[in-house]
Amino acid sequence: MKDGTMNQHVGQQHVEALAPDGRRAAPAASGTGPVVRLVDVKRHFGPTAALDGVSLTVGKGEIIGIIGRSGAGKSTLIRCLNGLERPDSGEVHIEGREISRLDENQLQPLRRRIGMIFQHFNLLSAKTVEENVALPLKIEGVPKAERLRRAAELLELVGLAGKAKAYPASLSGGQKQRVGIARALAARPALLLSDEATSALDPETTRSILALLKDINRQLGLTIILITHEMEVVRSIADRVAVIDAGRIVEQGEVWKVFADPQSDITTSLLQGIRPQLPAEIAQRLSPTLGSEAVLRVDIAGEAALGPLLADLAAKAGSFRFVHGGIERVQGRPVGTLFLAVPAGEPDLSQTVQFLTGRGARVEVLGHVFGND
Ligand SMILES: Nc1ncnc2c1ncn2[C@@H]1O[C@H](COP(=O)(O)OP(=O)(O)OP(=O)(O)O)[C@@H](O)[C@H]1O
Repeated sequence: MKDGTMNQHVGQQHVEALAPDGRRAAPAASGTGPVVRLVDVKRHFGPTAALDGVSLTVGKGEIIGIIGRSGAGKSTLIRCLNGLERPDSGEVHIEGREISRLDENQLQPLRRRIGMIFQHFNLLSAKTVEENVALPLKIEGVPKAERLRRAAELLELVGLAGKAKAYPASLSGGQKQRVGIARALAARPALLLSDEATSALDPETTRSILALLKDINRQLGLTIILITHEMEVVRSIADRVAVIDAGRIVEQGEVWKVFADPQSDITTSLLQGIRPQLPAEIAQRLSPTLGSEAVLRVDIAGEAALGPLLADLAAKAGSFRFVHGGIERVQGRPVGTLFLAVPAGEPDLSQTVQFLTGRGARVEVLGHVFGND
């Protein structure tokens, strides 16, 4: 994204285009309610409950990450959202309209309200970049000049203005995904579904694609559902996260809160790769009771993480060693995990735990070790 001016320009055109013209966009049944509302959605395949009572609401302009392991039910959820799968029971509302019992003809205009991007981009290799982007408009019957004008506008939005006549094979993975994003936006959807859209990309390209999605979300007020198995994706751009496991949403909430205080084992395990962990060489030497030092895990977030916590601890509660960890920002909020070693004897240990708890931290005594480290 080059600058805000260009995006504002596109944003204004978006608003104009959404003015009811009776042809281009399917009118929303409700302009003010949630974009997506799932109520107790169930979908079984034989004995497998792919979705086992999923309820979820996504507000306009929100970015929600839906995260889960392989087989958790993410694809089935996406397919229920775009009408490719019918739930056995429950309701799927898109912009206030219940879609789960609609026939194909009724679904067509509603599907235009949903753009999709995919892990492997799904571009047509025999068509140029601009033809790929304009394809949804061609299907809608939009005249050629108009769809090419729209494609040019979108390619500028995604930073690929010079690639209109190129073929997908000549593009990098990140560029292909930019084309995928431009194509997904062509019909001016209310909702963008991202199905593992960065899973095939390297970390740097992933960051640039996520930044683009966030920018588009801000500029166009677009609602985005990110299906992913990577917490890093959720951390980067989501406002809210829903963790799905065995067809159920086991936890959901603001991203920083879930990072700071995960409630389910599956969330804790999904966070393991990106939250500080006790170094393995110390973890291996931990004893439940024996050792000269107690090793503490200290989780702290929000207001509690601001201020000179460790300096105050040293001044008020006694000696300790900082073993590992740190404080990072998630959605602009401080979220930290610190591992400290304190003298195992009393009253040092109790005083330390008491002091940290009093400052709003969650403290767990992980075990004991001998000697330094
Ligand atoms: N058409 C189908 N027939 C039989 N079983 C299915 C079908 N679709 C999904 N399932 C099963 O439902 C469960 C959820 O599958 P789903 O594809 O929704 O998971 P997922 O979270 O998207 O997994 P992945 O990340 O591997 O794509 C799995 O146990 C899967 O085997």
